[in-house]
Amino acid sequence: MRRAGPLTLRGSAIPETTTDQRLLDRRGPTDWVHTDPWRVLRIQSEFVEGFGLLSEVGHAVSVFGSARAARGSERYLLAEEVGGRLATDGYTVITGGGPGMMEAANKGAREAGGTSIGLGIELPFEQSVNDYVDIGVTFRYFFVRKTMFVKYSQAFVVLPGGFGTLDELFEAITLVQTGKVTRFPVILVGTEFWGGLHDWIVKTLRTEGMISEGDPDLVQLTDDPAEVVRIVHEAHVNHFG
Ligand SMILES: C/C(=C\CNc1ncnc2c1ncn2[C@@H]1O[C@H](COP(=O)(O)O)[C@@H](O)[C@H]1O)CO
Repeated sequence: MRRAGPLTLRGSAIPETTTDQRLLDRRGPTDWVHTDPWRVLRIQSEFVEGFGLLSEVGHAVSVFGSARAARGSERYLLAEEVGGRLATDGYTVITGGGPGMMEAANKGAREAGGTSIGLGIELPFEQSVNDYVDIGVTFRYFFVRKTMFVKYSQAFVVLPGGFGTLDELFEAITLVQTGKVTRFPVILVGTEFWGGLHDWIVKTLRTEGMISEGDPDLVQLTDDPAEVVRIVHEAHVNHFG
């Protein structure tokens, strides 16, 4: 008689090898590691790692912005101040873990004594999370990483940026617009940078009936890092009491 996990096998039903033996013997074709069912398992493991790492993080805010801002530039310093003020107010700061404004926001959070998180993404070129990330994870799949930003933040702060930042901004407001997520603040920092986009949203998207009357109000604009924290805080108090 052989027990194999929950199974009981007797007589000719008993295989010549054990389950462990079959697992440990390295043989057979390997092309299955490039198949979709295998990828599904890897995707699952990214969710498990992400949830495991982030589920005990306290109230957090995601900060997005250009990967290209130079250290010490005005925009880098703005991101650093935003990260610092959020951390001082008790919020964990989550960024994409990359260079530029992501690094600056992580730096601000770390130096203010807060928790600094970076959710990195595997890219075609070598890159690790920036040096100011205290808790970091690097994802293979963009959509898994995006779930983490949304699931674990109370607000999105969007600094000036390019396609990556725009993608994050529009994903957030689409989720709020379609009721796929409980409403949370989406704050655009930099009235000169974002003003043109906001005007286009109002004058073209709304006027042409592509969005609802109130949809432009899904985002708020400011230049002031203190105002960012005030907006986050106010939404937090309204939501959690
Ligand atoms: C382009 C360079 C590095 C890219 N490295 C990135 N690492 C992590 N996250 C990134 C990176 N690039 C984009 N992101 C995400 O998009 C936003 C910034 O993109 P943008 O196009 O620069 O606006 C950012 O919030 C990230 O989440 C070379 O230095």
